[in-house]
Amino acid sequence: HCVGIIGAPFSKGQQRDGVQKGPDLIRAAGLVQKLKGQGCVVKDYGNLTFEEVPSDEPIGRLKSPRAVGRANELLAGAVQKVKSDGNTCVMLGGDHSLAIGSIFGHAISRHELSVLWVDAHADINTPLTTPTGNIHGQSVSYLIHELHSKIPIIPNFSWLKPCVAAKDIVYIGLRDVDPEEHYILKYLGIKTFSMTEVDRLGIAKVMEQTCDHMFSKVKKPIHLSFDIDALDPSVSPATGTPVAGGLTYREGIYITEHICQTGLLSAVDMVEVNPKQGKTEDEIKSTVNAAVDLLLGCFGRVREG
Ligand SMILES: N[C@](CCCC[B-](O)(O)O)(CCN1CCC(O)CC1)C(=O)O
Ligand SMILES: [Mn+2]
Ligand SMILES: [Mn+2]
Ligand SMILES: [Mn+2]
Repeated sequence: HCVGIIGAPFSKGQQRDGVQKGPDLIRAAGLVQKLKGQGCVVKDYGNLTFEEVPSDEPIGRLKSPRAVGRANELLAGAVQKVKSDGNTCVMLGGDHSLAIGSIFGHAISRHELSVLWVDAHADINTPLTTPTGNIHGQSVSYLIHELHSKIPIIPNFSWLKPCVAAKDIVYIGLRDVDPEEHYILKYLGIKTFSMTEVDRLGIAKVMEQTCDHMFSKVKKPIHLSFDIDALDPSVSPATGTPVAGGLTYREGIYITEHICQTGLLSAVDMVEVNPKQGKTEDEIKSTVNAAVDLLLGCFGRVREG
């Protein structure tokens, strides 16, 4: 596996300080060395630098819209570069608003994508339905063709065009979906495996049906967008919006092992690790180590040895 790593120390898609420390914490836990240790060729492209955006007043309910737009424009260009260098892209967040730039940049270089969104949340609120104004809860709505008419013109977002079809998105891990998001998911017929389905089917069947859905027409490169809050807070407590009843460590690893063996993984986001949300050092370590192990699973580590 040839891997290109981008650090995106960005936090303005939500309100909790600390998530910008994610990239360096994940690196400090040995991600690069461990990937090399399992035979990967790794290029670390370093951290993006996000300049202060002055007077970034809310627009309607949207918080920090200009900073989020600019950060994602930069990220999109960086992801494109990693892809043009022939690497599988690893984007280390930072909050989940960064998926906007990550997926857009990936789509520029790979056109048709399948997106696997592993998350406790659907992140598909529109600027009009968002209950918080936090753009990390809206990322998917900015990316899909079917909601294009629901996204207003926002300063610093003029570079963005929808680039994913609703049929090409699959969710795993949902357990905290706002009513308006639920309506959107149903209305668009988006494939979802909530924690109910994970319990009912078991993760192996969930992955089988996820792949059946993604490969039902043509096989496309896969963009895995992994929000660490998909895991149960007993595993990954150091995150901004923890929700009880999440994926076990083993289920998370199974997802990444399974996606790896498709041979189609083209980019992965690992977001929402926030050390300031951990009560103890151990909570932070558990969260960061889970993030690292999930990424190792994406790139060939298997538990059988
Ligand atoms: N859906 C939420 C959470 C988004 C989480 C984003 B992430 O990247 O972490 O997936 C709002 C969640 N909801 C707000 C009202 C509360 O009572 C319950 C939680 C939103 O802010 O849109
Ligand atoms: Mn978040
Ligand atoms: Mn989430
Ligand atoms: Mn998310």
